[in-house]
Amino acid sequence: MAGLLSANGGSKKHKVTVVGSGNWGSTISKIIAENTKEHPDLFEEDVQMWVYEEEVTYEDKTQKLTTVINTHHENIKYLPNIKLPTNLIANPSLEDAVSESTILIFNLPHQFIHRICGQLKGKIVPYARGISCIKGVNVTDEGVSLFSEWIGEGLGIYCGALSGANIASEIAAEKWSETTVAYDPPPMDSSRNPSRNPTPRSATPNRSNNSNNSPRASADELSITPLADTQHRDVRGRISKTRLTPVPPEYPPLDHDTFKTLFHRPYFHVRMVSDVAGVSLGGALKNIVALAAGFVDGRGWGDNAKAAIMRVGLLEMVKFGHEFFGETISTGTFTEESAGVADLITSCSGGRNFRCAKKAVEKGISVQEVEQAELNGQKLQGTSTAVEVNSFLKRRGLEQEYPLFTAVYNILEGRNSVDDIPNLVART
Ligand SMILES: NC(=O)C1=CN([C@@H]2O[C@H](COP(=O)(O)OP(=O)(O)OC[C@H]3O[C@@H](n4cnc5c(N)ncnc54)[C@H](O)[C@@H]3O)[C@@H](O)[C@H]2O)C=CC1
Ligand SMILES: O=C(CO)COP(=O)(O)O
Repeated sequence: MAGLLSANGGSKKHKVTVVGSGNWGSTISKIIAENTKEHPDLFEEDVQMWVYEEEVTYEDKTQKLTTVINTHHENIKYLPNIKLPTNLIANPSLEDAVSESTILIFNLPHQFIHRICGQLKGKIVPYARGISCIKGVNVTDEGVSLFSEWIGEGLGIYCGALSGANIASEIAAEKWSETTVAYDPPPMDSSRNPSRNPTPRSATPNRSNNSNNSPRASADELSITPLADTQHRDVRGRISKTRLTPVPPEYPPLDHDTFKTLFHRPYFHVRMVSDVAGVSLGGALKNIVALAAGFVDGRGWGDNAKAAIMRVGLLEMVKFGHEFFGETISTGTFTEESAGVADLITSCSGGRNFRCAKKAVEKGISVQEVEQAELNGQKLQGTSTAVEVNSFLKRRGLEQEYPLFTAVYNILEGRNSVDDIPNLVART
């Protein structure tokens, strides 16, 4: 593969920055830094990792977290006991960390991304491309959007997504897992070497008319008129308002081969797909289902109840995807990929949302109280996603169509109890 990539590459190398350094952020940074070292034809060896600076106690001294990471090559707060590669550089300055980077990996709890993207505007190179590892959705008055969409539109770049059955601590310890990377190269990038990419999903206009979230694609969009040089289709199949700047030819192409090389490790197997919406939604919605699995497990109902939660949860995830993202979503992403059913299973078995929900029921306290007491600064995504998805459904009068998502929200709010779940989801 290296020979082919060199032959297609240019004189410059991609600089990679990971925005975020939590449990998963540090793990993905480790993977990437291992790969940039092994592929000097494609990437600069040093990888920048932006760290939200804080003070930590190390060897009886109060020190900055970035200093500890850069000196001892360990993120002692969010990924303790894992050696990080020496070519991974912790940087407390967001602006400096992303300067001249052509590949931006977004990996932080979803509640912080708005502020961080605001700070990034105008600070990145216009031809950068992104991958979002964030598991959550963005809900506004206009509707629900994915962080890959939101980052792409906000920063004027194209952004794909990485998601899978990926409990960070296992991957950091180099135990085998799979993941799904969704990237639908914009035509101006894939035209550099079409044979290295699958048929783009964006070549097929979205003919769906069942989305009450996003406007239908216009007649113009549905026509097969070729896109202008700087245009691409968004994850819903519409012509994106964002005008992209092509990746300069001096750089190796940013396509499926390059992203696979960036993420694939012997212990972290990557499958590349083009369904950015399906991959992003799978990662976000399974967190609500994992809370429900924790609730019934905490109640002592055992594996049959948990399997029932996963069945109903998967159905609601697929229904949500088709209802609000139309035909651009592939059911197979949920049923066949790591980002779908596999992530659902692992999250309902050992994820933080599952564990905290379970303990909350066992102790008779709130999930937030368990999060505060047990996670040492790590953040649950399921609780806020349950609230956000509920507010989106409620505004459209659709709560009853998604009985499990609604039950989880109502249990978090104290309006339902775990004992209500069987009857609430009985129709599904
Ligand atoms: N941890 C895991 O096993 C996995 C997590 N994910 C997803 O990855 C994303 C990131 O999660 P983690 O890396 O696990 O984060 P985490 O749960 O470890 O969160 C802590 C991170 O948030 C940062 N932070 C705290 N306050 C902040 C502020 N005010 N502004 C900006 N950053 C602040 C901390 O510095 C730290 O880096 C989430 O969307 C999560 O769902 C995905 C797969 C696995
Ligand atoms: O996304 C995850 C596993 O794929 C991790 O889930 P938690 O955030 O619930 O730990």
